[in-house]
Amino acid sequence: MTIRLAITAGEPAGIGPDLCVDIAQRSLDVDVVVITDPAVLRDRAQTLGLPLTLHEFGSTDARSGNGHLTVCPVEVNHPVTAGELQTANGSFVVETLRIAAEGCTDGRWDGIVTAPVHKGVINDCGIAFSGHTEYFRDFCGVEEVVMMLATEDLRVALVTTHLPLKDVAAACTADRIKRVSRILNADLKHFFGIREPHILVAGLNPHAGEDGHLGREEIDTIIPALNELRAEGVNLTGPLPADTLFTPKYLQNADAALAMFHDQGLPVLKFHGFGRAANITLGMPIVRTSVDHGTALDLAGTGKADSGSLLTALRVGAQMAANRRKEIES
Ligand SMILES: NC(=O)c1ccc[n+]([C@@H]2O[C@H](COP(=O)([O-])OP(=O)(O)OC[C@H]3O[C@@H](n4cnc5c(N)ncnc54)[C@H](O)[C@@H]3O)[C@@H](O)[C@H]2O)c1
Ligand SMILES: N[C@H](C(=O)O)[C@H](O)COP(=O)(O)O
Repeated sequence: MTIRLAITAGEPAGIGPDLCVDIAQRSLDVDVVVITDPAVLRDRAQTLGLPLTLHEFGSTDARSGNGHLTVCPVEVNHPVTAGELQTANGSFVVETLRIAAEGCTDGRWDGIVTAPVHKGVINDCGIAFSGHTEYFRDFCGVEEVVMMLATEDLRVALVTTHLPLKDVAAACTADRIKRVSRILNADLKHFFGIREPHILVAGLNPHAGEDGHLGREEIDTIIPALNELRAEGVNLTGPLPADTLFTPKYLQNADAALAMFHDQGLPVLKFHGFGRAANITLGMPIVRTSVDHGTALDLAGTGKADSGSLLTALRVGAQMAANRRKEIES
């Protein structure tokens, strides 16, 4: 089964183009199409001193790997210098995401792997944007998706994603906790072949609220939601105090941890496996994975960017796309 994945090269001044040039030097197990401006890739390859032959997507000699890259061309709005953001290119970046999603729905490719974007510059150019996760959720017209970051041996999913901390408690509603848990449970089965996933759920407050003395969200919202989910057959443990949830005693018998907010779960995951994790969006009709890091403007064009996470995202994306294809064909 040949799987084709589209890679969006992300913010052109960041390390996304460097990573695309780096993976083009390798022998790849999947068919890859990079969506970006070919001139950006050519310039970055030259800066890095790496060989690169580009082919337009759809041309007869199109291929990727061993010094070649297939490109779906989109022109930048402003010339690019590595490490220097240009507000005018914010809309270019979003256009590459739109093309990637469209190509998934019309069958040009089987999934999307995203290199990092700069959320600030996209907003500065006048487009409200809080992340790929929310962008693809809205593109697909689904109410809820789940952000999960995963290494070989740790998966961390989030109830809320890119929200100011002051808004988190109100966003952790029983409905959202139930929707997210159901998606996580279902997609751990579908995409990762786990027959009965065991999910550890963190509390929101220190020590999971200390019986209501350090916050009532566990008693009023989280525990009732988890009880309803258990009655549906979802195998959950929690709410556990987040500070000790990520210890071997709990993790050894679990398939995923569900954190209530971004910086409750992701620092643990990134401490454990930064550079070898994939960011996966669950709950969508299209397959999308991503890197575990940002634009690293300080490293663009230096040759110091590590492509480990992009390679992980490609491997996981290919596995998910293959499972999705089998499911559709059966
Ligand atoms: N997938 C994504 O699109 C994504 C993910 C995270 C952050 N971001 C965005 O990226 C921008 C910058 O974010 P940040 O500074 O918080 O995080 P960052 O990941 O860009 O940088 C954090 C640190 O990690 C280093 N680093 C990052 N990637 C690396 C790699 N591949 N190899 C070696 N070192 C690497 C950087 O040099 C820096 O020291 C923000 O706009 C943020 O929203 C995007
Ligand atoms: N939350 C992600 C991380 O910390 O790695 C990152 O911001 C990217 O999120 P999106 O995939 O939604 O852009």
